[in-house]
Amino acid sequence: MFKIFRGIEGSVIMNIRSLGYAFIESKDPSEWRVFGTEVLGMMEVPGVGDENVFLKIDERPFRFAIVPGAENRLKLLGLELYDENDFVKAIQELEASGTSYTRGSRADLKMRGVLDLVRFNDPAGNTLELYHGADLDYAKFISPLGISGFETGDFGSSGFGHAVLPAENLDETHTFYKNVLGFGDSDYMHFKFSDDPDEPGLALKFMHVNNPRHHSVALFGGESLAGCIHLMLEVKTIDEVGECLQRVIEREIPITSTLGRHTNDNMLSFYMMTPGDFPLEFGCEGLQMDWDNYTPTKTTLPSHWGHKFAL
Ligand SMILES: Cc1ccc(O)c(O)c1CC[C@@H]1C(=O)CC[C@]2(C)C(=O)CC[C@@H]12
Ligand SMILES: [Fe+2]
Repeated sequence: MFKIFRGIEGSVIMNIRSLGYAFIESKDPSEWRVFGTEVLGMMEVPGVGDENVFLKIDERPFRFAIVPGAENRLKLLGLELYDENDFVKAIQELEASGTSYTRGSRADLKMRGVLDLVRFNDPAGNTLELYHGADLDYAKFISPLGISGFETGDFGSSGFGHAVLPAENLDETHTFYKNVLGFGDSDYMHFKFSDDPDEPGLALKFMHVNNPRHHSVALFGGESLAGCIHLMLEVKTIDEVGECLQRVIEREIPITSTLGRHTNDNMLSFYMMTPGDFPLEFGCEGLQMDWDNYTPTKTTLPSHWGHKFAL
């Protein structure tokens, strides 16, 4: 499975391999310690700095980093590049597109365990990092709740899951992900709730990178106060989804969508509110795609069954 996406005029553009990590800002990171380990079954690892909470779900040192701050919100997403050559090319692409970026500091690199990174905002204002050379510490993932494992591909190659980000300027932001970041289209959804031609409806652009996951990032044409429509984690069995749902019910954590099965990626999932004040989708059985034999689709139905959203 190796493919380089081609952007406008056939130019070879960025080779993003996966959605590697999320940084979450929290008024009280210890809320995430309890939520991450006791509800989701993630494993806490010693972080850099006393107040940070680092959570692990596979052989990567961490996937979620919760750092103290004035707000509860998604702070940034880390996108993994293949190697240093691709990192250098990626910076050239950012410069060619007129995107201003900052280099990761020594402390940034140390905290994340990566060789190098740059940070920038997408046209909707979502903060992203492009990095390469992630540490693989081989420390075994041992779930405190006995979860058999999260679905992240061999050596974590397909990333922690997916993120749906807000983009009020949906078309501009989508063009940036495609033509600058080199994402490929997976699927498009647009729901209207009336016949009024002025009604904007809900639009979603699902996009993939260089791994079999149906989408690593989707853009939602609306706003989010917490900077995130949702993050998604995938486990290996339906029982582990059901058992998590049971823990959520017992703790009276708000369920933002009931259990259901999505059409486009076949994910069986439910959504719960997190201490980040954005929802998290917890699911299984997501499709593994063969992008060489795929044509982007426009799906007219979000779910085969279930997924009653409490928005
Ligand atoms: C439709 C869909 C397919 C695959 C996914 O992984 C997935 O998260 C979704 C749902 C996305 C979307 C959402 O997160 C916010 C609330 C939305 C806009 C709806 O009200 C329907 C689709 C939902
Ligand atoms: Fe999702």
